[in-house]
Amino acid sequence: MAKMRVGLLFGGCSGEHEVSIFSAQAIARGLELKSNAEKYDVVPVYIRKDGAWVMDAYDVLKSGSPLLVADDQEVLATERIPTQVANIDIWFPVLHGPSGEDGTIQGLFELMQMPYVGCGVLASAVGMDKLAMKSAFAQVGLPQVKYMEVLRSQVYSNPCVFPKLCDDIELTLGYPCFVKPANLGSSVGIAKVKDRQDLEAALDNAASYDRRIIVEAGVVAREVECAILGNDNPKASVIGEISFDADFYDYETKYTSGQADLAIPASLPADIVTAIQEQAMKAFQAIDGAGLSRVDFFYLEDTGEVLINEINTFPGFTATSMYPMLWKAAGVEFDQLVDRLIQLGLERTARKS
Ligand SMILES: Nc1ncnc2c1ncn2[C@@H]1O[C@H](COP(=O)(O)OP(=O)(O)OP(=O)(O)O)[C@@H](O)[C@H]1O
Ligand SMILES: C[C@@H](N)C(=O)O
Ligand SMILES: [Mg+2]
Ligand SMILES: [Mg+2]
Repeated sequence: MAKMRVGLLFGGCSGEHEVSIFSAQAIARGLELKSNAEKYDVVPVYIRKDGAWVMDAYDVLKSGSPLLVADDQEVLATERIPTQVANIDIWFPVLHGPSGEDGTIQGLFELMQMPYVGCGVLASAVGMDKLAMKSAFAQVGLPQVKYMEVLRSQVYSNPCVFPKLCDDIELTLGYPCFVKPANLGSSVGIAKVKDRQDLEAALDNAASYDRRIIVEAGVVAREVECAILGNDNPKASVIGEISFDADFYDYETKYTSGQADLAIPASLPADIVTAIQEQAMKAFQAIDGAGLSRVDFFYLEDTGEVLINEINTFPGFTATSMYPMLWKAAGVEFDQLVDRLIQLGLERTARKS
């Protein structure tokens, strides 16, 4: 049987470019493991930070280093993408953050009528935007922290309006609070804010990443995560817990080996495990998820409350990432996981037609 050509799309224009390269390296290895080697041919397609597509990007995949300038590889203009990539059987968009995990690339695949792995346009768009995501979660009754929406125009507004905005945040949420660009991941652009000076700087910084900003009340809680796999009948994994010495689970703590401890399965009461798994499935279905997602929670041990933090429709697959580890603990080896994701992508496409 002819091998299936898997277009491994990675890199991208978001602040999670480097993370995407590491995720793609792991997935490429997984597609060459055991029986996957007889089933799949990996075709690496790299999106540079400036948005240019680089075909057959074996060098970037091997080195793990971003490519900043055009080299002698073929660089495609956006309008030529559909004709140049016609020989791909299924796309595996290993992209994190805007222009990859937010429905834009999924929309391109839909227009091209090409099968792809993971969530569709709607789930990706809603899952990426923390404000839209939280509205969807509220709609299905998922408990979450108190938050406020801020627009860049309010941050860059006249000197009378901005102090009023900060007053409102202080009154409504208090300190500490978390200021986040609404559309990003890997903690890029996020700040834990403890006073007015921090708040002003954090809003300014978040506004440099996104037009939409979310400010959340800070909670002191255990951080737990649940992986979801499947289409219309998804399954929830065991629960993992992250602990660290840093002030919060920031970029460096996430991706520097040894900075965070991951406990899988987390030591939790059985009813809490069930509650988290149920909430994770509910969150996945609330956004019309497909294929995969990782859902992040806060567990407030003193009160027994579980608060949903967010859903990630294309979670990290790096060496320190929880998603593949959670499935391994549930008995799904890495090669089986990437194979299953491809099969789910094909299944979803077949069902639509
Ligand atoms: N409201 C909050 N209270 C306490 N801690 C928070 C809060 N919001 C975020 N954090 C801390 O910031 C981290 C990053 O937040 P969040 O998960 O929303 O960001 P992200 O960039 O989408 O991350 P990723 O996609 O990599 O999981 C959390 O894991 C947690 O440590
Ligand atoms: C990649 C990163 N946004 C994650 O959720 O793992
Ligand atoms: Mg996220
Ligand atoms: Mg998170």
